[in-house]
Amino acid sequence: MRMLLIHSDYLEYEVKDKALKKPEEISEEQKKGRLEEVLAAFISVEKVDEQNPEEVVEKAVKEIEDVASQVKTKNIFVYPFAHLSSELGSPDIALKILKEIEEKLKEKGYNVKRAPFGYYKAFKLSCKGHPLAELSRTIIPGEAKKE
Ligand SMILES: NCC(=O)N[C@H]1[C@@H](O)[C@H](n2cnc3c(N)ncnc32)O[C@@H]1CO
Repeated sequence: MRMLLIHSDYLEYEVKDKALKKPEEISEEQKKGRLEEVLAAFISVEKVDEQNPEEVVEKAVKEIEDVASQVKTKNIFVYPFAHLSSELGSPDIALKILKEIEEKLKEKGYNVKRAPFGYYKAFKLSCKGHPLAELSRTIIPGEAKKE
């Protein structure tokens, strides 16, 4: 999994077109979204993650919690982003993993939004620009076979 973490004044998106034949079903309300004072987590789920999705979810949640506490925000935007890797995992498993990350963060008391999966989206972001405002993480399941 590749994650780009951006601490922002806000992140807002608007769904434009389908990017998959069968994107996630969404309500009218989910076609737009915005969070203020947010840690945006742009996530590419990779093929290797399919070897142990549970572990990847756990490690991703830990990394997000760690940065969120450093930048002092409880607002998290989980954003599916298929542009951080050339070895993307399957959409079905990717969506499952992203939903799990969202759920686990909510259980831990974070205010979480997740951008819809399988769409092209317009988005606006206002990076805060402090030293911890732009971070990236690579997460690999522990048992992953090194090819
Ligand atoms: N910017 C727009 C966009 O990325 N759209 C992506 C994601 O929403 C989602 N998607 C598909 N596969 C993946 C994956 N492995 N990891 C994350 N998202 C995925 O499906 C769209 C087309 O790839």
